[in-house]
Amino acid sequence: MISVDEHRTTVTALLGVRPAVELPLADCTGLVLAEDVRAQVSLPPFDNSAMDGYAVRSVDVAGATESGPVELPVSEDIPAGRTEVPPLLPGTVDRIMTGAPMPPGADSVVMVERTDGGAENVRVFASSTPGDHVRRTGEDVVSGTVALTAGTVLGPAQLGLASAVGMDRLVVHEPPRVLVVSTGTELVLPPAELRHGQIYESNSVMLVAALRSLGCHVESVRSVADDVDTFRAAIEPKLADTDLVVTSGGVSAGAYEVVKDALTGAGVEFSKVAMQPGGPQGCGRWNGVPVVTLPGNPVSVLVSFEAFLRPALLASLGHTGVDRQHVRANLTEALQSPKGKRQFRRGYYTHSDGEVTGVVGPRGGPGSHLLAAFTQANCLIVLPEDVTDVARGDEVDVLLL
Ligand SMILES: Nc1nc2c(c(=O)[nH]1)N[C@H]1C(S)=C(S)[C@@H](COP(=O)(O)OP(=O)(O)OC[C@H]3O[C@@H](n4cnc5c(N)ncnc54)[C@H](O)[C@@H]3O)O[C@H]1N2
Ligand code: MOO
Repeated sequence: MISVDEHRTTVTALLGVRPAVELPLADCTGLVLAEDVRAQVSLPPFDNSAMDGYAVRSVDVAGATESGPVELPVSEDIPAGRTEVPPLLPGTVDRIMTGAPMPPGADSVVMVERTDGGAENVRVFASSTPGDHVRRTGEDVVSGTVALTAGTVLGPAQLGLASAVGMDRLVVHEPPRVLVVSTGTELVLPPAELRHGQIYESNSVMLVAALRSLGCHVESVRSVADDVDTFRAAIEPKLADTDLVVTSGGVSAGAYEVVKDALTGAGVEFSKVAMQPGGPQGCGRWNGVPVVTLPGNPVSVLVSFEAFLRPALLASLGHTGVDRQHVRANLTEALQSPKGKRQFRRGYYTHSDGEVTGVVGPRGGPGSHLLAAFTQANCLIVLPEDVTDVARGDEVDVLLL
């Protein structure tokens, strides 16, 4: 029997770190930068107005008030996007829009609301101080500096900034092409009718969703019969275009363990991991391609994903934070756990403002077929290997999903 941590280390090493690849921005969502991004322009690239109004020399509107406005001629109209802007003539103003370049010589902007909005002459009801409503060149980012560092996770703000500083492609850790394979002669795809003894396939659906949420490219083979030749024939031709194979089912102690039978001696090792659910696990290389074999029970699949695949894939994609958030919580009811195994129970965690420790209640029993209960959970309750009984009110470790 190997420990959860040992197997996690083995799977993480197997997956390694994905190579760097240049991708269009639109394909980078959720991926991690493999190189620093240097700004090709400053942000803002030029001094510009933060308001719709009038670009002025503050000395020209000194003392202007509601009751004592200053009236000035309007020299230029400067909408956003105007590229040639002449210097502001002394004793005049320019009408200017938000984002438009400041005319040389103007030192501030008076909002249109503080004027009568005139197009040829304008009455200004407020004075200004130099810098009012002006956004300075490089206030956000200076051209040539590092705008985003290697290791940054590319969410909406990061991708927006990359485009704003002139990038259309980024160097990221390449997402793997993952082949998900569900094995089991009993598996049928909806909406086909079930016969007694058959079940609808669900593991590949969960794995595809979980893998895609990390940014992986995923294909699935949803129902491979428990026959070694059928399994090999279905998967082997796809290996050349695959970076990782994830299987479910066929790895325990029965007479028809197709994954175990096909891959034992072919580079994949099968072991028992000291956990519940998710005990029977395997990993290795098949024709050079990393393979992770998960047990068939649906809850075991998702728990195994959380315990092994998620952290290993996040690390391979360049993420530094690979762990779910851990919190402590008091149990709402007593639980039992098998001696020597780390138990992952599905739970629902709540937390009130100002409290350090939250409250957690189990959802469903320990059975690894209880998928409906998982849908009501927002966390996994983790009971360590040396714990067999926890009482109501005891503090436990919780992984927030
Ligand atoms: N004698 C023993 N029997 C079992 C052991 C053991 O140690 N000794 N371990 C049990 C544990 S724990 C688990 S977990 C399972 C794992 O078995 P397999 O990986 O071989 O999985 P299967 O037998 O193929 O399937 C288990 C269960 O899950 C259902 N299943 C499988 N694939 C899917 C799918 N794609 N979608 C929905 N449901 C699926 C399958 O019908 C079975 O009910 O072994 C225990 N037995
Ligand atoms: O290890 Mo099995 O995954 O408990 O059901």
